[in-house]
Amino acid sequence: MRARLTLEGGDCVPSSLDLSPTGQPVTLGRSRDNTIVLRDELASRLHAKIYFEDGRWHVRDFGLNGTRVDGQRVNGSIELADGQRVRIGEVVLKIVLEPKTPPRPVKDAPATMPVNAKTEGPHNATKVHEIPPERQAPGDPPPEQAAKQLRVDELTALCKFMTGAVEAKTPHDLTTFALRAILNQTAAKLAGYLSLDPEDPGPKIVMPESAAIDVPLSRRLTVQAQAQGKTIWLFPELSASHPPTDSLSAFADAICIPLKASGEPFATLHVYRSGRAFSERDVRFIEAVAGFLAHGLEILRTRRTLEAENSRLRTHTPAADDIIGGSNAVILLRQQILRAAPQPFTVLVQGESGSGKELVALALHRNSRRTEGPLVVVNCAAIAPTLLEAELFGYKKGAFSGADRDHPGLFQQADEGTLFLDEVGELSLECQAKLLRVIEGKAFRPVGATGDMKVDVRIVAATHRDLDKDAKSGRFRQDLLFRLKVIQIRVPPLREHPEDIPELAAFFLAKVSSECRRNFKLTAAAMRKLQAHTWPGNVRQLRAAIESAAVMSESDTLDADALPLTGVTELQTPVAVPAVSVDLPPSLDIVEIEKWAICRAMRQTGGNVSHAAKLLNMSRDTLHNKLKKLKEEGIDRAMLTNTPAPLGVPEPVSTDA
Ligand SMILES: Nc1ncnc2c1ncn2[C@@H]1O[C@H](COP(=O)(O)OP(=O)(O)OP(=O)(O)O)[C@@H](O)[C@H]1O
Repeated sequence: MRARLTLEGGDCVPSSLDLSPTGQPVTLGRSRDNTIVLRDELASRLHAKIYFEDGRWHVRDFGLNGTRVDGQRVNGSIELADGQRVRIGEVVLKIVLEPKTPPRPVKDAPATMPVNAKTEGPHNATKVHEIPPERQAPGDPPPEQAAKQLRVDELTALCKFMTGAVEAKTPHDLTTFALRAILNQTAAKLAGYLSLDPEDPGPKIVMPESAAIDVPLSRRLTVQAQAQGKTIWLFPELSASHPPTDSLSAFADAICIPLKASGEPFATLHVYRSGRAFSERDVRFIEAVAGFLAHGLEILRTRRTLEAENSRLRTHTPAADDIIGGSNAVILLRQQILRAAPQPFTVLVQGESGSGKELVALALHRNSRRTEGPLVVVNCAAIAPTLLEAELFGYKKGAFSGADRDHPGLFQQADEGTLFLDEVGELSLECQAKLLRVIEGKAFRPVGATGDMKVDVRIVAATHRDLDKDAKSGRFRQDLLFRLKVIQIRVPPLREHPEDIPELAAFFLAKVSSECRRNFKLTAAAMRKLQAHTWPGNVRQLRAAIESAAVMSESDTLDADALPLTGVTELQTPVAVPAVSVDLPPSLDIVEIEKWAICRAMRQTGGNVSHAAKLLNMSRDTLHNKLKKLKEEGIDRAMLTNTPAPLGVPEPVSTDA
């Protein structure tokens, strides 16, 4: 004997349920695990059970606050008769035995699971009510098929929606496009989007727009869909279960779908219709649109975040104006950058370590026609020579052990933009040959690939080495050098423009002040000390000295002794030309100065590479590579740390070694 439970008072989900004698017992309670979830404070988590036994329906009470049938408290269990009302707290459910319009049995379709079981359709919907056969639209295929297949016109509409949806630029456009597609394809009267995120700029969108003011989207359905995380498909007997004030009372059927992509639902999609119930196909169509909408909205949001991040980074990429200094040397440098930037040619930036070569490369990109394209920076000295080729040109999955997927090389990543090859002088001869081919406009082949590829990349290279000298000694390819130095820019070392020290110091001081939320100042003595120093580490060393003094100082006023500069001959008055510091190596050959600095740092730190790298203001990898090269020249680590003056490396003059 079939039966039906219908809500008459209070709140529960679902609000009506068909019972089958062969189905599972129906449980009632506050917990979401129950077949009927009671929204009532007085209900226990599992409060009662309705079950079929000996040809009759019964109710068994488990609740603390009791269950009543037509006013009588249930002790243990009692049999239910037609028309009786089961009351738990404020919830009143009427039982009707053998309802007059029994649901039409549908074979195989999960939407017609034993009707008193928790129903989850193929689309994972909680179906509250079967669609009576007389509500099928004329011309619909039999329910068996209807439940399973979208028709050609629906699939066409879906494809049309998807094709158009990828063009949508904003979440609002995409949402209205989806709502319109639903209204056009189904017989829905109203479709709405309701955000669950309080910070969503478009919290509610209703189509047609004329209905937006008059029809609120059901809060009850929203809560239900959000809590259950799946489609709620309601065909309520509205007059019975909804007060006339309820927003759904004007409709015959309603669907509410939680929109979620990778996490919790962030919105719900409401679709209401009048006259008759939605068909199974309607629900499937709406679910397909909802799924696409949810993912589309997430993609648009991610894109927005990336665009904001990108524009933030662009604003932080320096232009020529961000190169500080009013000296003739820096004015000339800025002019050269502005002249070179728009040209399509390769630029070779030369200068000592820390003098600002990377800053120049960034400014070249920022002022070029490729500014909208990517800027990819690679430090050729920091990548092991064996890996460099794969890094630059990419590799295919399986090209070598550890290559578990295709990897686009830096050239590919920089397509239509700029590739900045820092420390280009450190490239192996083999890599130089490959680089030459790409610069000559020829194709390259990723490691392990069978085909060649071409990219449109402008190369800006930088080096602190004397590449002409290296080319003469055969260490660097002459033909590559010619290609690289179509435009040459020399970045002057700081000792050639000491008049910029006060401005640079003020700039770095302002930066560190804003980072530390303090207001640092330099005393006159401190400024004199800065101006008297010869800065072998150039602007980078100046910056590091100021930052280190600031963060280590308890006071906002930084005096000379706060500056971590040793062996400086302090002069009485600031000078235009710097004094020679006693800790300078005798030779001014930049390669020799670097060797001397490495030797000194290694000795000072007792051979600790990490500490030495910190002192030298370079990465550990860079120092390792440089140590390796020194070793190739016959200067090993022991010699560096123990010998006073290894192989032509000048002995530091100061006494702290
Ligand atoms: N004229 C300048 N104005 C402002 N900041 C500068 C200037 N020159 C250099 N700097 C700063 O000094 C630091 C070192 O600069 P950069 O990294 O460009 O030097 P580099 O010559 O590329 O060094 P390396 O050869 O070691 O890579 C950076 O923090 C940079 O912002």
